[in-house]
Amino acid sequence: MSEVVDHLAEMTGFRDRDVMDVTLVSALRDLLEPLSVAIFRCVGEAGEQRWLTRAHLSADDAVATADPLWSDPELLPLVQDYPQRLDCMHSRAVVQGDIGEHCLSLFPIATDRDVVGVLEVISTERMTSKAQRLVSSVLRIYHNFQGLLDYSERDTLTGLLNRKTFEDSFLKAVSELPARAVMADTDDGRRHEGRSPRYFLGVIDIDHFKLVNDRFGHLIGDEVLLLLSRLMRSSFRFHDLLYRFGGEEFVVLMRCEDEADAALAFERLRLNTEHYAFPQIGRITVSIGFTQVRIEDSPASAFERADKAVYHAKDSGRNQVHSHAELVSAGKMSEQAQLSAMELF
Ligand SMILES: Nc1nc2c(ncn2[C@@H]2O[C@H](COP(=O)(O)OP(=O)(O)OP(=O)(O)O)[C@@H](O)[C@H]2O)c(=O)[nH]1
Repeated sequence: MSEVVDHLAEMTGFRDRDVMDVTLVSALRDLLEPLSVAIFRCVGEAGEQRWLTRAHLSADDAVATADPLWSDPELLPLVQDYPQRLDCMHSRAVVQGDIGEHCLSLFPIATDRDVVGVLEVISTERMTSKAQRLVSSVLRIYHNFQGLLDYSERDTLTGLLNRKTFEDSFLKAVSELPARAVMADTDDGRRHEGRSPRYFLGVIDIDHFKLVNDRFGHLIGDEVLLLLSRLMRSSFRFHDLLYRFGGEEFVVLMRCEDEADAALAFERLRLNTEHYAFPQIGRITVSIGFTQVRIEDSPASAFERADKAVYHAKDSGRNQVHSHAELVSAGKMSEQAQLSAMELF
């Protein structure tokens, strides 16, 4: 009993989802001594959904493994390749099965909104009902704690991340940037910039939102914010970080290959918004500005560049996407001096 309590104390002692998932699988490995225990999350768009491994621990592993947060979705297994996991998610119930001569037990992992993944335990013998109850109880505590994290990290209206969490993720992204571009040789002997992570920060602002509130009222205005957040979820990749900064201003922190890829993603959101029929209101558009995150950036300096590009979009007729770098190279905008974090955040 005290062993269980110790594990629960450890699991809830962190305010970091990655660490919580690792401590959950470690706790269950110690308590149940299975062959392996893992958490899989279902990610991506309907029809293209995949399994992301959040934490996996085998009997002999010293440390848990996980897919990187920025995994390329196409390299992850398709959900239909693991039908028992899908059964567990759809039925929202424990599923028992076999894998070769081993026994499989799957438990649904839910948030307040949805079932988002499964906990998988592989063992030599079928799990007893006592062990099942133990796992279900630990998962309930895990679920409640995730709910508390959501409450402090997410915007209550849209469920997107809130502004408070932006700085941490931004600094984490900057810390992954190489000090200078990595150069690699190509087959034809030329030198080119090697594959290193690049992050882009986009600011999205609804056009004439004040008019929506004035004509239709704040409740309808709020519904527009909620629907736009859904369009954002379906327009970007599962691992892009989506924020509501308050009011009708949204921010995206995305990792992708180059500026052209980032521009395509933002353009996709602009088009999806333009073509969406918002109930009662009809058409709404957004203005978007974005910039590549630099190693010397503070959250405020990168935000300011993207925001200036939004202003340019607004001044040029709205319903447009602009890259700050392109505006500078076209002579339409000057590089700004770096701001201190105090000035904007
Ligand atoms: N419904 C709703 N409205 C909000 C919320 N937060 C801010 N607003 C409204 O958003 C509007 C923002 O208006 P402005 O900043 O003038 O911009 P705009 O009308 O979108 O015009 P442009 O940005 O220039 O295209 C104001 O009317 C705010 O009251 C919210 O949480 N819910």
